[in-house]
Amino acid sequence: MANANYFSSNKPPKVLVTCPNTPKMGITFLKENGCQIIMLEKSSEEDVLKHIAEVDALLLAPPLKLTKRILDVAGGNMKTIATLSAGYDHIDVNDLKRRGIKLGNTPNVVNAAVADIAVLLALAAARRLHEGRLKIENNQWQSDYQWMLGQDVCNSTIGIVGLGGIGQAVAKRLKGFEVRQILYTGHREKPEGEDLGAKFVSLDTLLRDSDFVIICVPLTNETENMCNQDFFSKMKKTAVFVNISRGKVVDQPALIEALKNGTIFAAGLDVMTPEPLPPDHDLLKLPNVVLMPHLGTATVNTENEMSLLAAKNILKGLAGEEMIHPVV
Ligand SMILES: O=C(O)[C@H](O)CO
Repeated sequence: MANANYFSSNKPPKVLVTCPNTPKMGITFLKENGCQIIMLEKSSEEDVLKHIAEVDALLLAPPLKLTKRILDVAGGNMKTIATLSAGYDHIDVNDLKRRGIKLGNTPNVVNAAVADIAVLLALAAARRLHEGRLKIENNQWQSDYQWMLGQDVCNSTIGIVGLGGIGQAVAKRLKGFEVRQILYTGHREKPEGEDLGAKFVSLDTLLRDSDFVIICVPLTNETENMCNQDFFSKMKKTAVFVNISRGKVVDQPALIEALKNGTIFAAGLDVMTPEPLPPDHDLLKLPNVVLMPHLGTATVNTENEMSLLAAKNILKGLAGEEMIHPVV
């Protein structure tokens, strides 16, 4: 992609990498392209502050937040940031705009892995995976034809909230499970929806008609707490709720209440509030919730691809070119 002469100055640009476990693929690519890497031993704001003044670019891995303090201490050369994530709710994008700093993210390469987790959670919650395991552990196994009945995916209506790259990948996968129809909602109807045979509807219609409600929207001011008591009250009692987006999209106490009192059937969550979730949290006491510790992108290939894309964004930014996936 580039070589040591790629940059206008002769000095190798310094890139601060916040996560010591950033996959090697991206780091090697940066080195091969003439960058000097400063790798933190611990991913913390304090450690970033020790180095940020001397670097030209930042490879930032959430959950570490890009704070105002970090940006205030950053030197005048630090105009390029790549986040090792598709989501960028840990970054104040408007502040970056004001400061003239470029930001790139890693969408698309995450779609398949995150969509796999959405399907996994949908099936697991519908078929009471966690509850079944608890029954075995507690010696409560009953051989009875009316025992532990779940919900079918086959012939069901799937409701996807947010038909972006991940939402589309979820739809593609669930079509293979012979669902009856796929509904989606969002800001507008999308041509990709038509290609997938999915129908654009209002949020209320989606909640009313769906057997599975799958949240695939980014966390923004608009989506924060959008899944609240009113939202759950509009879902079917037999419906399964899945969230692979961000925990803050959900009013979590309202979800817990809806799961406890049978407003909805079950939930599958890869994301929650807070993360990490304390081991004594109420969510962990509910048999009808399947939880995963934010593992949506956690496959070897996906993390490698993310690191490579983040590295490419950094090289483009340092060269004064448009990033491959620019946010600002
Ligand atoms: O946004 C993403 O890419 C994942 O959720 C990891 O933060």
